[in-house]
Amino acid sequence: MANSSSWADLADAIDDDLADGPVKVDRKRVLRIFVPYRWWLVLLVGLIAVTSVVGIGTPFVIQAIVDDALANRALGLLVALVGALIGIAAVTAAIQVVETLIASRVGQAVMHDLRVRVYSHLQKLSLRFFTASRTGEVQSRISNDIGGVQSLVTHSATQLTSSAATVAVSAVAMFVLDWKLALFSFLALPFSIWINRRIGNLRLQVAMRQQERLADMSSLVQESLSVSGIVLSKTTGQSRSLVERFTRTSRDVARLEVRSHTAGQWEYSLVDVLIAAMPALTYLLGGILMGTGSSVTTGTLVAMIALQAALIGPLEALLLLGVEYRSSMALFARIFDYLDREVDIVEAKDPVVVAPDQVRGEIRLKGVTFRYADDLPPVLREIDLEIPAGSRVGIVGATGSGKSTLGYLLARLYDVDSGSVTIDGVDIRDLSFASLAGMLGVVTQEPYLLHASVAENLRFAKEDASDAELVAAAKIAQIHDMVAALPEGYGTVVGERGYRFSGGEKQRLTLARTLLRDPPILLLDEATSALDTRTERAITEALDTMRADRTIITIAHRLSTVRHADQIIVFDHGQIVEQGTHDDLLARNNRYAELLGADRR
Ligand SMILES: Nc1ncnc2c1ncn2[C@@H]1O[C@H](COP(=O)(O)OP(=O)(O)OP(=O)(O)O)[C@@H](O)[C@H]1O
Repeated sequence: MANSSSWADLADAIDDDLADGPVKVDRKRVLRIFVPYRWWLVLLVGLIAVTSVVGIGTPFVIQAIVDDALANRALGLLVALVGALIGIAAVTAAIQVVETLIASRVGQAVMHDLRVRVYSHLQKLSLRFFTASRTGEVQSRISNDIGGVQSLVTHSATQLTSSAATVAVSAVAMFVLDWKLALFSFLALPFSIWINRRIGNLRLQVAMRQQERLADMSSLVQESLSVSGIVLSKTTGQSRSLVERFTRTSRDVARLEVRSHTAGQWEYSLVDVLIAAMPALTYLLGGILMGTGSSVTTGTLVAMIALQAALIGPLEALLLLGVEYRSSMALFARIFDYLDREVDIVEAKDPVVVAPDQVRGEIRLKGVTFRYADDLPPVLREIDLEIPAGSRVGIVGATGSGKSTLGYLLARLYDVDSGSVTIDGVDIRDLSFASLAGMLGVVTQEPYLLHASVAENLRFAKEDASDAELVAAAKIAQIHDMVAALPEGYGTVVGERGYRFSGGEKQRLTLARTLLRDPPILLLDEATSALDTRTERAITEALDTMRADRTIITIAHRLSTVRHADQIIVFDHGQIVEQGTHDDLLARNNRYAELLGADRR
């Protein structure tokens, strides 16, 4: 059971939110999303107008039934009028089927556009965005937020038009029937609108908080119920505290859910009472008017009450729509927030295109300085480095000295703050994305495999790779025998994030994936750290026989991995402190020798 103090906390939090005022969304921008479908929308509005106008005939037919057919006992006229009533209902229903079809098609198309826009925009963002956001949060925005505006698009937009049209047409009809009774009928309207605005603001804020907490919940589930998450929580004995954290978040979600449904419920009830009292008061007023000799007939009264009844639905819908619209705007605000994230790594306007087979593989860094954020110290400082084409380079150094960061810069996952990185003399910022991806193969520290078969995982790098190519790449990565021995061979599905395979097996699979593209430059960032030295050596030899002119940069902690490199670069605190061959560096008896000593101990 929720305790009462936490309910009070929640109410305070919502009040705090309210103090910030309503969320601002550029409405024109929301409208622009619908521009490609404008003609369908025009057709939809036209159809809705037709149904409203046709529908409004009903009260007049009723008036004629009461005043002319029934009062004069004219059976022929009665049959004709009843036929007209049924006809109106049938035509309206038929048009409504078409309306629903158009509305859902347009709605789904708009959602699809939004989903794809957000997804493709996020694909363009640099690592900076992803290191700063939680996976569950991104997922929640794409599925929950965009899903949340669905009702606005598919349902509310049609409701709005049809309700507005019905209200407008009914108003005209009521005034045509009798202006005094019509005026009275509309007395309750200003109240309702005012109350509606209040509830709308309140619910908007609740909707925002609700989405945030839902995102918290997805993140927590994602983080803690993944294979690695469950291993972490079990081995650290944190299961209980995670359950407590989840309980708190879930309770918040439940409260906000209740709050979003009940906020302003009293005001709504008042609107209900006003609406329920109207027909009774109309009879009373009608009776008084009839007594004073006005032109009001029984038929007028019956038609007026029928009109009022026809108005209740659309009016209530309009009131609710205001609320729904405001909640949807809150969701649009969150979607736009993602779409507005600046793309910090952009492709050059007129990029240099280089085919992989034209690449020699000479890399130069000139005065490269880089920091992860403006308020953080530089991670790499004034790096100058020359890597000749086709050479083998080892990068070593203490943990956190900036080795992986250098790899990120080569792959343009981040851009340098100052200085430049060139490949064969071309600044990588001038290369097309595809050229850079084609010339540089990267195997990162963390082997990442998709939940798919081994073959599909490998083909992620090269869709059209033949089976023979898969086998060749797997052989170099020393994983072919192992995969081939599995009952389903290359068809074996990799468990959640590759769990069925050991750490070393996953490393070799990711290496095979990169090798499939046969990149002229290969960057191995701790790519063989989980392998025994014999297997590692076998991979190095196979790599050499596969393509001798390939430039290979190997980042390693284990110094034996890079011992035979043409050049070993020693990093310390974001700077190169030493470079040379293993023998040179050993003879210098400095930083490298120290690391080697530590390695052996
Ligand atoms: N996204 C990030 N935001 C802020 N700082 C970061 C980020 N990524 C890395 N760093 C910091 O940059 C520094 C260099 O990190 P990097 O991963 O390049 O080191 P490394 O030499 O590869 O370390 P290791 O050998 O442990 O893999 C570290 O101090 C690290 O904390």
